[in-house]
Amino acid sequence: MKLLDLKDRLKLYVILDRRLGRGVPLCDQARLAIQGGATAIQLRDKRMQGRDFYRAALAIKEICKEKGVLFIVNDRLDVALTAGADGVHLGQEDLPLEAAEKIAPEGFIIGISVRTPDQAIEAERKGADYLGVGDVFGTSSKPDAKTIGIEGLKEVCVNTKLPCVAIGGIGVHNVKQALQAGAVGVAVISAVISQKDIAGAARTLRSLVS
Ligand SMILES: Cc1ncc(COP(=O)(O)OP(=O)(O)O)c(N)n1
Ligand SMILES: Cc1nc(C(=O)O)sc1CCOP(=O)(O)O
Ligand SMILES: [Mg+2]
Repeated sequence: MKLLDLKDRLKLYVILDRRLGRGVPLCDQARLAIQGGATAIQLRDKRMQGRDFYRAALAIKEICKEKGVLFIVNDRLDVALTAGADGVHLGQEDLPLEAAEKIAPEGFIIGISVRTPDQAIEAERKGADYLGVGDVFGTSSKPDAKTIGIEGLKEVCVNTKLPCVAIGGIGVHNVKQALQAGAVGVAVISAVISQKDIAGAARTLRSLVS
């Protein structure tokens, strides 16, 4: 995928979450987020058994494919590849990028989490396609996330040519700040998935990032 296309597809990146989703099934979370204008969906679940995670990935892939929305699987390259996802998202403690690249086919997207310019430079050198940069504003959705602030986001963005997606505590009140700091888009859980009206929340955020 060309960098320009990818940038557009990372504008509103919604991460599904069973725990924060107020009982709404993952597939419905995906459908509603897409209805509201999500440009990318990530399947992220730390507790699901591999088989269930794979089945969920297959189902969500179909929903995303039908609507032309990017579908990324968190952590699990095996599941991303076998379910036919567009890509995988890997953190600093996950499978190393160079290992993922050994088996990733041409065009398969690899996103890497970074919190410092050095990590961004390394990920770019090793061939990452985009960066997830955070925790920007402080989040309660991921207890071990370390906040870098808006200055931390800016520092990463100016030190890489890769598209940066801001993550962590992002909502309607600060999305513009994240874009002004250099992010091409925002990744959110609670600002969309925890809301009573998932589609409406996504629509509002999308109007702010477009
Ligand atoms: C878009 C995006 N950015 C960052 C992350 C965080 O990834 P990671 O650091 O591996 O942490 P977990 O999500 O696996 O807990 C992400 N998932 N997506
Ligand atoms: C999954 C994740 N990763 C983060 C990081 O900083 O790497 S913050 C985060 C959770 C983002 O959820 P919310 O939009 O509810 O703050
Ligand atoms: Mg991870």
